Amino acid sequence: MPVHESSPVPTHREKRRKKMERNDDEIGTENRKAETPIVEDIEQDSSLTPNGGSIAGFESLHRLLCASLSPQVFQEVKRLLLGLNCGRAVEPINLPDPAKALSAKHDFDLQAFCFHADKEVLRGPQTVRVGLIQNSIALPTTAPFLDQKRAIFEKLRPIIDAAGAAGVNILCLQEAWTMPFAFCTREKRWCEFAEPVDGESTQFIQDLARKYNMVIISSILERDVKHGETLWNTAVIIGNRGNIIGKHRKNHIPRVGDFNESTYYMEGNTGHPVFETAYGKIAVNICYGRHHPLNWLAFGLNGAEIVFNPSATVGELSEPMWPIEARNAAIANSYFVASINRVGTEIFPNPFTSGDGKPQHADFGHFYGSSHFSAPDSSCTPSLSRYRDGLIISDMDLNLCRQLKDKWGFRMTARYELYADMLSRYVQPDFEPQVIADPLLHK
Ligand SMILES: NC(=O)NCCC(=O)O
Repeated sequence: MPVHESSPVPTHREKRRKKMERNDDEIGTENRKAETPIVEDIEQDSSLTPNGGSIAGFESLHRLLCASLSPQVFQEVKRLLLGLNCGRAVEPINLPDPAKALSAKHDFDLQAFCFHADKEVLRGPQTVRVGLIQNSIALPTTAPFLDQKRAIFEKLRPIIDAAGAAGVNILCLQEAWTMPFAFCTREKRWCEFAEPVDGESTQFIQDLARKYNMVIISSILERDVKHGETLWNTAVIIGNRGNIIGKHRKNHIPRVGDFNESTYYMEGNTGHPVFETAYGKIAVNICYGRHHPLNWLAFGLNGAEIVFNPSATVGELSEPMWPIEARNAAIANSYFVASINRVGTEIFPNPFTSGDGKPQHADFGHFYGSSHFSAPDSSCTPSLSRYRDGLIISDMDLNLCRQLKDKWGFRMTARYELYADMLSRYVQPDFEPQVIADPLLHK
């Protein structure tokens, strides 16, 4: 949305624009486009419909608030919405020019931040640079499958190059990044996108991991050839030397809305592995697993310092939950959470229904991006765009995890033996809920 020419007397719109420019460094983006429209104008501009994926014409809630509030009010809102890290707002950081140039050339959102930890006497900082990529598909879902997949590879390459140029140590891609999220359709032909753990996509990523000395988490539709060619929703963990460290299979498969994934693959059988990498102990909680606090807990009990949540989810279903669940998991488990969601609306050749009485339709709805980081001290970064491809980067001092354990003592004050007892009783067929009824209730 172009910003219109100015007149000698500043209009309300120009005042707003000036305020946005003043606040620009708050946004922490290196590539803000001259797009941002003014809230009051939106009702008059029918091109700014929610279908474009914007929030009242803005790329993210953060940008909307930054442009709409006075700087003082915005500071206060930000303090409450994003929290404080070591007593200060989470800071944007500058990135090397080659990374910025790639974002400008290939038109993806690029933002970068830093989480600090307190200085310790006996331990040096353990700072790692982490990156998350969100993207839309590259070709229509009607294109030949191989073309679709290869076009996504080529779309991602410059974004991964930007992560490499920015010195990212650990990078995570979105859930099932090699394909459209076609599981809504229930059509089995999409199974053709499945690949073995050491297949074509992994090889593509291995080269880049080696090139940039980067750990990369690659979430794919897996075909397990040795076990009867079964399918899984799997994150492959590729080490910074290009080696395959291991894999994790999605534990919880959604049965909600159009998320008909249970037609394609079963609940994972890999437990809650933590991967000890050159840059820290990491785990992957794939998409719908984020609704299960015990799933988050298990990764924490195994010692994760960063848990990645590669996702594919749509606004109508889950957007209000998105920032809350991630942040809560980071707080409750004293680790960092890295949340990634794809962007765009994917339209499929054949309409489908999902047994909910709604008319047949050919798309899932809008995947709302909004990838971001949450820290164990309850601070979090602003989110990437709601509708553009993007790379969000954050430095994080992993010492913060133990510092928060020491401060809040959640690990010590948890009553694991009580929970274990409760759960072991709950899974028995003859389980009786512990309910003490008021004897006067029915008198
Ligand atoms: N991919 C996936 O598990 N989506 C489920 C929807 C949600 O959890 O928001």
